[in-house]
Formats: sequence, C-alpha cells, structure tokens
Amino acid sequence: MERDRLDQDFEIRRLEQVLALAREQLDCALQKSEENKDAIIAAKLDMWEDTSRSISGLWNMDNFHELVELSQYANPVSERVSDYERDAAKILALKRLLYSPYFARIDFQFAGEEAFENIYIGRSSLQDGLTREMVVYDWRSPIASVFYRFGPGKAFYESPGGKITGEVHLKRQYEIKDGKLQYFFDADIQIIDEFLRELLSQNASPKMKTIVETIQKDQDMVIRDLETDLLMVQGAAGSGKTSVALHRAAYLMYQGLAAKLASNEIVIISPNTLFEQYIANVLPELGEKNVHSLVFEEIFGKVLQTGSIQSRNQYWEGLLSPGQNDRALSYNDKKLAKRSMAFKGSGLFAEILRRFIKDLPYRWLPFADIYYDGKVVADRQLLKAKILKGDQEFLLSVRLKQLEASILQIVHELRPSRQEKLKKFIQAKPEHEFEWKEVARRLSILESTALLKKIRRFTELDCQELYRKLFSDKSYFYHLAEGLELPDCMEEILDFTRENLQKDGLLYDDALALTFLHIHIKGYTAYRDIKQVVVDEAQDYDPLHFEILHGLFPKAHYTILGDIHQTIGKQEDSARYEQIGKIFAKPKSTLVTLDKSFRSTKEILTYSARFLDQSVKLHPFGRSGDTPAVFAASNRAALTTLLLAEMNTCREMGYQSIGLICKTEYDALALYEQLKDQSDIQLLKGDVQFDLNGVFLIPVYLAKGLEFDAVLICEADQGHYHSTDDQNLLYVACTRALHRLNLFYTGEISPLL
Ligand SMILES: Nc1ncnc2c1ncn2[C@@H]1O[C@H](COP(=O)(O)OP(=O)(O)OP(=O)(O)O)[C@@H](O)[C@H]1O
Repeated sequence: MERDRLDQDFEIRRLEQVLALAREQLDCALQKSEENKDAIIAAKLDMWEDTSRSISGLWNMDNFHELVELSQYANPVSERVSDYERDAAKILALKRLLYSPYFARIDFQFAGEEAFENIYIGRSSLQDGLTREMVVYDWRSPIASVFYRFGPGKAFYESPGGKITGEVHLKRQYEIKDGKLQYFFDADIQIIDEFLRELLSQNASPKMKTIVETIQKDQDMVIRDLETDLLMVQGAAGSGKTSVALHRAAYLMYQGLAAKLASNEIVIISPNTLFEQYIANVLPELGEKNVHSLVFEEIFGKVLQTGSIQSRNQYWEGLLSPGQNDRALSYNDKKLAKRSMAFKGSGLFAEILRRFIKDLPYRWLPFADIYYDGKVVADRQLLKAKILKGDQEFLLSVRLKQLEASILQIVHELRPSRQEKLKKFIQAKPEHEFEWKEVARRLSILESTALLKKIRRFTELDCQELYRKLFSDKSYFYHLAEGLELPDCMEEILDFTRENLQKDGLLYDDALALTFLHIHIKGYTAYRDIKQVVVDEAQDYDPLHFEILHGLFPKAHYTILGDIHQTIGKQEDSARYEQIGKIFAKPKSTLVTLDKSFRSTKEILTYSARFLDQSVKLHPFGRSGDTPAVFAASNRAALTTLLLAEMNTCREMGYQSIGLICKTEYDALALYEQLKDQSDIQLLKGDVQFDLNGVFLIPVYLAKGLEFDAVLICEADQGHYHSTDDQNLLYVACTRALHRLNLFYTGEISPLL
C-alpha cells in the first residue's frame, strides 16, 4: 500500500513537472509566433513600399535589378512564413501535450548500465531545452518500439546506430485527460488485454480513431518496417489494416531527418470518397498533415482526361442488382460483365496489351512519305525502321516525338532556300510590298501547318481509337494472343467490348485497360516523385490495377493491405499476392498476415466465419456480446416492423451508429422509402458528406472498411444471397458490426446462413 502511495505521488509530481515544462514552452512559442506575425506584416509592408514604384515595369529586361531587389524582400518573408507555420504546428502539439502528455512508461536498463531510465511515451515528444533531456518520447521514436513489442524482461530495439539491447523493468500505462491523471496501471499481458477490451467495448466513433496507445506487436512490425520495398499485408476483417496503414504513414513522415517523408510524397489509394472521409482525421490527430488520397477512378479521369467513365460502384451495382430493375444487367450481361472484368483486369490481358503496343509501328501507324518543296525528305520505310530500331526503353510516343522533331529539323534546314525563293518572288512584284510579305508569311505558316498535320497522322496516337481497333478485328486479336490461354468466353467478351466501345462513355474495365495502354504508350509523369504508396482494400484491385500503379509511381515503395475474403463480385486466393510481387518486382518484398480481429465481438466473428472456408482461421480479440440471430418476416410490412423494432432496441442499448446493410443501392433505396417516415434514417451514397452517427442504410460495397456499433442485415433471403460471391458479401456485411449483429429476411431464408 505504502509503495502504491509513493508511486502515485511520484507520478502526480512527474506529471506536474512535465505540464509546467510544456506550458513554459507553449508561452515561448506563442510569444515567438506573435513576434513573427508582426515581422511578417512589417516585412510585407516594406516590400510593398520599396518595390511598388518599380513593379509596373518589372517584366522589362532593363528592370532586372528591381526583380533582384524584390526577391531580396520576398525571401525573408517566405522564411518568416515557414517559421510561423512551424511554430503553429509546435503550438498545436504543445496544446495536445498539455491535455495528455503521455500514455505509457517503460523503465529501461541499457545493457552495461547500472541504473534504468524512465522512458515516457506520448503522441509527440517533449525535450527540456536546458538539460537536453527527453522528457517525453514520441511514440514513433526507436525506443518506443520496446513498449509495443516487449513485456518486462530482456528487450531490444533498432536505432539509427544499430541494435540496442537492455532490460525492461516496468511497463506502465496511463490515462491522462485534460492534464489530470485519471489512473495508471502496471501492465502485464492480462491487464493490457483487459485495458484493450475495455477500449474496444466503447461505441464506434463517427470517424476512424488513432490506436497509438494499444498498437499490437505484429501491427507495430508493419508500421515501422523501413527495409521492405513492397510490404503486403493480408489481414482478417477488423485486424487493423487501415489503422496500421495510417499509423505507418505517420511513422514514415516522422522518420529521421534524412529519410523523412513530406506529406506530398505519399499517397493513399482509397476505395471510395466515403472511406476517404472516414479516415480523414487520423493523421491530423497524430499531429501530421493529411496526405493525398486517391480513388482509382480519379486516376482514370486524370490520365484519360475524360469524365464519362463508369465508377466501380456503378459496376458493382449493375452486377449485384436483381434482374428486375433498371440498374441491373440481364443475367447474361451480368455473367459477361463479370467475365469481361476478370479478363481485362488480368495479367493475361496486360500481356496482350503489351504485344499490341509493340505491334503498333508494324501495323497501326500510318507512316507516310514526307514531301517538301516537291521532293521526298523523309521516306516512310526509313521512318518506320527508325522507330523499330529506336531505343525501346523509351515510350513509343516519346520515340515518335523524336522522329517528328527530326523530320522538322530536315525541313527547317531546307527552309532558307525556300524563303529565298519567296523573297525573290516578292521582290519581283513589289507593287504592295507589305501585302506580299504578309502573303508570304501566311503561305509558309499554312504550309508548315499542313506538313505538321501530315506528320502527326503517324506521330500522334489516339489511344482510345487504337483500343477500339484492337477489338474490331477478331483474327488480329487472336493473332496477338497466340500461345496464351484465353478464357472460354473470349468470343463473347470481344463482341461485348466492341459494342460497348461504340457507345458513349467508358465501362470501368475498358477505362482500366485504356489507362494501362495510355500510360505505356504516352506515360504520365505527374506522380513520378511520389515515394510511398499505400493501397488499402487491395482485394478490390486486379493485376492491371497494380500494373497501372507501377507505371504511375515507378520510384515508390508500396504498402498493400487487403483481405482476399472481402472481394466483391469475384473470388481471390493468396496467389494474388505472388502476382503483385511479380508486377512490382521490388528487391525486397514481404507478405505479413494479421489474423487477430479487434472490431467485432467473439460471437459476431464466429458467426461471420461461417461464410469463409473452414480452413480460414479468425482469431477474435476475446470480447463478448450477444449471439447474432436471424429473424423471419412474413412479408415486407412485417420486415419493416421488425427492422424498426431492432433499431429501437439498438438505440435503447446506447448504440450510436447503426448500419442497415443491403445488397445494393437499389435495395437500400427501396427500403429507405418504406422506413424514412417512421424513423430518422439516412441513405448513404458514394459522394455524400457524412458523420457515422445515427442510423444509416448502405449497400454492402460501400460499407466496406467502415464500422457500426450495430448492424442489421436487411434482406438475408435466398434471392439476395445464394452464390459463392454472395458469401463474401455476407462476410463483409457481418464483420462491419462491433457489438451487435442481427439478420432479417422475408420469403425463403438464404441457404448461406
Ligand atoms: N491495436 C489496436 N488497438 C485498438 N483498436 C484497434 C487496434 N487495431 C485495430 N483496432 C480497431 O479495430 C477496428 C478495425 O480496425 P481497421 O478498420 O483498421 O481494420 P481493417 O483490418 O482495416 O478492417 P476491414 O478489413 O474489415 O475493413 C477499428 O475500430 C480499430 O480502431
């Protein structure tokens, strides 16, 4: 007891000291920031007064010295501005620190040392400016990894100087709120688990939360991995893939000064805008700037420069909708759309496209003789040979541009004599000299425009047109695919594609293929300097998606996280990761498995496991709740009554986010019409702004990655869920639930339940 009291006193005193130091630094930073603000205003004023008199003539070459003068003023201002921004970030971090300066402590005895050191770990670091002592270590600092990876006993961590060994004597966790110590406990495995269990029993938050206080060892290994160029994570539903991805991004942005990543050097590929919004506050909460995130369709739009492209959600909606509505495809079209997607997303099609690109100069580029002044200045056979012999390392469009430049050079060299002739012609008839000169000038422009047009017929490529050509001639297609094993339904896919390409707009799978073609013919350099790419929900992507990413971000390291059991409209197995490895062909690639699930109760996870192959093992994080139940309704009206009653029960139980999951948006909309007057319910669509607090109706493909306190699977009947693909949908839908899951149906129950 006496020890506990001493401990308590020690911790309270320590907290006061830390807060006092933080307050002192905050006052200093605030004062500095004010001074900086004044200085910026004064410097801007000086700059304005001293340079405004000469600004009007600034772009005149004679005023070069004014430009120099201006830049002399501009530099101190921009330096001040970046100082100001740095201070602002520091102020924010210190304010957060004053709220809760640390959450853990380890007492670490470095090998060879007598005493141990108290290492306090928080969301950001705090250093005593006088003694240089680290009062709080950032959770991302090397020594903090000991907290995540070891209990009391021998331990080690990797530092920039090499491996450091030692011993952990104490591992302590704190709850500090608003600068007040609520409680602390010395952690052993059991207590840590209890703490996490308590944390996980809370309601889902409207936006994704940080997990710095409870990162698990295997998650920490992924977050801090700096060795691997291609890090793939296969993780069960709720195993923390998205959390790990975001904490990894924060870690990469913190890492030592040399390797530190700027927020604009990292990109997250997100499944949809709803998901983007859901994760948007994790990095700011970790004190980092948010990073750029991209939905794949945005890439299509940017590369192809067209807006009229089917989205992935529209593709899924068409595929999953029952046959009797206007969004749905007919049974045959569904089968075909799915097969077409599987084929066009495949490595097989990537190979055909590569062969097609190689073949373009032989067959599809209309090389022509180029005449100038009545003579052939470039022979078409020679032009073709130049392209075929040219350095194949360069993209075709680059080689063609070089060819175009070389033809224009020849013409340019011939031009003086031509101009000479024109001059003589004008001199001979100098009646209206000015007019003649104008005629001559126009003549030469017209002539070069016509010439350029002729050259560009074979040096400028229209990828969409070429893609159409690929599907317009079946025998050519089969010739290209020689030696490759094509799907049985190849003929139908060719017809289906040819027909679709005659219509306005592009289907998702054609946009995918066309983007690949575009990047491999013309390139796309906007993202060349990106250093880290994080792909979440990777099971949604096919080999061609990864080929595209590889083309767009050639210098990047990749973190690819997914769950092969959460695919929509297709089946995957672990071979997918091998394929990804081959596509990126990075020197060091690793596949890590996360199999412990933190989101759902044991009962929900056990129930969800019935939708997976028996060989797949899910490990729930031992939290208990009610066993999911299936409720039958005799008709639609009875179903509505049941759903309304369950929504009420959930509310009474204190659940704040309740998800009614339907198979499609069409189903969700129909149910919404029935429920909207009787309950406060929102229909979630792809691009709405939202805050996951309340009751939502959502199609399963949009619910992916999100979570709700309670989930109601609305139409678990035979018609909606019967196939292997539907099994995956049910797995995704059920694993969205944290605490409560129930299923409802009318008619015949799904055979999958
Ligand atoms: N170490 C942890 N400590 C506390 N909570 C955690 C931890 N890891 C994951 N969680 C929680 O578990 C839930 C699921 O995490 P997350 O969404 O990152 O998993 P996921 O693998 O991406 O899931 P899914 O594949 O189903 O979308 C979240 O509420 C997250 O906060």
